[in-house]
Amino acid sequence: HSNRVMWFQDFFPPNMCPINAKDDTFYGIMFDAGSTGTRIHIYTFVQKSPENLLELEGEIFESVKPGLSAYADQPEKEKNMSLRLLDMAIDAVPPHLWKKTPVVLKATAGLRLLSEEKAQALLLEVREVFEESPFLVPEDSVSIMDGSYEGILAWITVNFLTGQLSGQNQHTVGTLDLGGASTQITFLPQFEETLKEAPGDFLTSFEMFNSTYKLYTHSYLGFGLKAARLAILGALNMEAVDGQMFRSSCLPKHLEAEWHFGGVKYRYGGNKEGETGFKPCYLEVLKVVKGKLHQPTEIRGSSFYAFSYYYDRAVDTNLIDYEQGGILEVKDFERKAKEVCDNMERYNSASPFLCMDLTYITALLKEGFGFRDNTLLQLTKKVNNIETSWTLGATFHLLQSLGITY
Ligand SMILES: O=c1[nH]cnc2c1ncn2[C@@H]1O[C@H](COP(=O)(O)OP(=O)(O)O)[C@@H](O)[C@H]1O
Ligand SMILES: [Ca+2]
Repeated sequence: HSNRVMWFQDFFPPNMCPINAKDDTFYGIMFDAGSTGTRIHIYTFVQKSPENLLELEGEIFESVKPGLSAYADQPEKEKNMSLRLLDMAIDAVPPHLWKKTPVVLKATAGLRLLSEEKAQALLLEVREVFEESPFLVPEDSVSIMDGSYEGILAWITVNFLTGQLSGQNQHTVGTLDLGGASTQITFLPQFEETLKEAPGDFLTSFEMFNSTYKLYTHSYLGFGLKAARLAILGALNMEAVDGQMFRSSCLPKHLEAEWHFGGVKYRYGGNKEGETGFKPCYLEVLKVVKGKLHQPTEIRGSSFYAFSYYYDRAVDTNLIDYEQGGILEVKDFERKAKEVCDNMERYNSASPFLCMDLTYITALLKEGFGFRDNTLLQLTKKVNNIETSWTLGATFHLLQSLGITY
């Protein structure tokens, strides 16, 4: 609790304390119901005049695990979780602004993978919590987000935070998001060829800050890191086959364990008798990746911002610093994958999936999207202390649609 207060004071020096907030200060509350966890982002903005881009003053962030989809069979148990997160917003937003502060939850791949009926039951629980809160609850405030929006909104966030959406010389940067259940690629095409060769539903026009952006974006459902583990094990979409053991050359030879994902329990283990290591693992992973994704030629030569599990696994293997992030080449992931997979006994204190995860990331980048070995990836968790998450772009979009900002 005290942490929260301290954090707040950094952002609001006494003369700008939110309690004395001027009229041009407002808040937006965005829930991200991801496949592995639910997070709340409470943003504070100032807009000084219609000509100026919205100024972001700060963000309060909290998360809980597991994700919403883990409550698929007992939706009523979900309530505690959204109530707990919403309490943060009650503390953070000054009471006189509660009624003007919108609260929205958008669910991503975890819920997209559930049956319609189970997903709707979960969303209904959250809607009830929102309706009972003192905040502004817009129509359709709790929903499953379309995959193309997930990519676009993350792209808006990153390019806003790096200052690429204001002024004349806009050099926008593409974004790569690797979630638990889905993965997104988004960029602003520079080549006519990209517009021609892209499948129709990979191009979306989007209006933001008085500009229209025609973006290339796609969300690949089932290609998030955790879904990919199941696919590699051959266990994806296999509802709790009792006691069945899924084996892989990407796992430590003598490993046998259980894993829960999306409310289902899986048993998995290493190739006790057969091969293990990078080579056989890469072949196994290729089966899941090769020929499954569209490869826009234009991206081969460009650099991308990458976050979520790209970031987490790079941190786990000391490729980058947790606080600083860093710039990597695609081949750095391959080098690490080889190192970990060919020495699994040396990494046995880390996650048993480390080899599989790094190999998947390598194959996804190279064989999936078609990046070159020397393609640069800018790994970032935060820009100017704000999380690089689609939630900021979604909040801009929300405020714009409610007429709260210009
Ligand atoms: O606010 C955030 N900032 C940065 N990374 C986040 C944030 N929220 C979640 N992540 C990252 O997202 C990944 C998990 O994906 P998620 O649970 O959102 O699955 P999904 O996107 O497939 O639904 C993890 O790498 C986690 O660290
Ligand atoms: Ca996500």
